[in-house]
Amino acid sequence: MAAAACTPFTPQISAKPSVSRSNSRLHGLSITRSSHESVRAGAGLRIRSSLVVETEEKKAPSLEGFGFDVVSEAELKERGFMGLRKTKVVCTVGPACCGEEELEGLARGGMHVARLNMCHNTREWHREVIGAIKRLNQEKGFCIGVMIDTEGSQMHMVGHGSASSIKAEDGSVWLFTTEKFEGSRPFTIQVNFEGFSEGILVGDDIVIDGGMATFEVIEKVGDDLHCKCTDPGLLLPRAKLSFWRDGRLVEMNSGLPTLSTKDWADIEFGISEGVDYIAVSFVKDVNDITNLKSYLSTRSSEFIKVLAKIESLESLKNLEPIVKASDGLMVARGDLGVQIPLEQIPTIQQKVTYLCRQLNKPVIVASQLLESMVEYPTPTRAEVADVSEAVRQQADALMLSGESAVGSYAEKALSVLCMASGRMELWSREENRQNLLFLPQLAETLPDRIAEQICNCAVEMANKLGVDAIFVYTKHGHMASLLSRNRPNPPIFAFTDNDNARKGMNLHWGVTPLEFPLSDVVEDNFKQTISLMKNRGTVRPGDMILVVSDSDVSCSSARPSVSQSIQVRTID
Ligand SMILES: Nc1ncnc2c1ncn2[C@@H]1O[C@H](COP(=O)(O)OP(=O)(O)O)[C@@H](O)[C@H]1O
Ligand SMILES: C=C(OP(=O)(O)O)C(=O)O
Ligand SMILES: [K+]
Ligand SMILES: [Mg+2]
Repeated sequence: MAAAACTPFTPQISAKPSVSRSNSRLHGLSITRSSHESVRAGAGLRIRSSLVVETEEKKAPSLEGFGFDVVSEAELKERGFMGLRKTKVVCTVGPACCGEEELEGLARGGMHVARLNMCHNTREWHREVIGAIKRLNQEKGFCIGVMIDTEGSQMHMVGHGSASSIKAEDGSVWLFTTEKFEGSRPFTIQVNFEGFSEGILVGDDIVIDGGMATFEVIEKVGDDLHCKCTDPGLLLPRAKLSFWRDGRLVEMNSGLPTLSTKDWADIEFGISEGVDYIAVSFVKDVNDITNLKSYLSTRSSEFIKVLAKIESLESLKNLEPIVKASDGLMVARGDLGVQIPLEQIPTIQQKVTYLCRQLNKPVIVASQLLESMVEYPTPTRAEVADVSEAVRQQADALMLSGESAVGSYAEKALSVLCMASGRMELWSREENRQNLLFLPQLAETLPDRIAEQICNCAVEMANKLGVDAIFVYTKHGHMASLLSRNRPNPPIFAFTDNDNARKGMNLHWGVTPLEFPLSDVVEDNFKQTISLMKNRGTVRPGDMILVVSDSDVSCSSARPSVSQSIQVRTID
């Protein structure tokens, strides 16, 4: 559907909905003219080019159970297939946007996933926010995924005696200690874990929040450190610390587990609240992910997606196994910038983003994308360039942190993300700038290899034929992710009857997940979805759709064959 040629569409279907969910075969649909060409090409691949004319439907299919989220539907009607945004958006919910009205504003503005950072606020507050988001989904037709982000264990200040930031002046001498004290003691900083100074030598540097201020260790007294400020700056109440020696990070074995007792309690809370994603902070190695995934299985919650946050040197060292074990990644640039020199972040971001795409895992680029918008209603030019670069790298998703959680311009920041990403996506397509990333074969078994090749070929066909959209019928979202991995020009509409799979596809680049009662018969699925979409004015005659399916038992019932197929259908 070309946006420019958008004329009001009058649905030909006027009767009342009448299709039961248990049998999604479309009753009363008469196809007055259709021509098919079938070609068998290789194991299980059936390419069928079809022209289907659908008129005089006697009964309209039920709209019940057909979930087109209101935002994608509105976007599609307004801007056409190619106007649908591909890059997903995660917004951190905090005090500035936790009211129902503000959350709805973000939902309408295009938030795909709401993130709750368990570092902050009370369980009751988190429960209320999750409740509000679920209500928006159920009552107002949104499809927002919910992510919790664990607190994790990290070396940081417990306090320095002031509720806000204080300035460390050049040459001032401070005591870093784990001794607990109430109130304020001048020039004394409490650190959160015992043994923080183990292995630290006189002459080492303490860098605060990745460079806000720097101290040099001048004396060690027991476990306490006396340090002189060598680079003055601001100390926030919970500022993060890192030790450096000869220009290199001193790796500390804090002995603290990746998931603390509190994190496990938060995970339990997430399971009971029905969250869709758990982002694990400060992942060290693959076991952190596999342990959590096994635990989720024992709790019958394996559908919750586990995301690994790449924000430490250790996670970078164990990157590939971590990516393979996770359901997705976050390039958590905030803490990463505490552990590695800032100038290395752009290359690490690109490396992680490309690796995730190769291994077919969605990746979120996070932190400080529009940091100045926490305070100002307009971004800096550099921030817009940073957002655009992440979009050019075709990351699956971008994330707002403080901009939405505590900023005064949450909706505006979201609209800047959407506009900047839409612009870069369009430019990349027009200029054919999508870099052709080598995509290694992932699948091992024959059926999986077939699915993978079907998706690779489908996207090549879709691009070369210039189809308007790709439809995929998918139980668990796997085929949709394989299509997305190829970053097609047209949007991917992924129909599924599984709500967890639908929410799980929220982070995949270019995928619009829709709820739909799947039939085993591809033809029925296609006819019914087309009919439903026509009914809502979201597809129109002349649209060319590439249809991918991984189940088709439409052959003789005596010899049912399950196969994957690609078809190209033109709507008349
Ligand atoms: N649920 C919350 N309640 C209060 N403040 C929050 C909440 N979530 C986020 N914030 C605030 O927004 C800022 C940015 O959020 P985020 O990036 O998630 O956290 P952090 O800065 O701790 O890594 C936080 O520093 C904190 O001030
Ligand atoms: C996203 C990040 O994690 P958090 O906000 O939880 O510190 C980050 O460090 O960039
Ligand atoms: K966190
Ligand atoms: Mg972090």
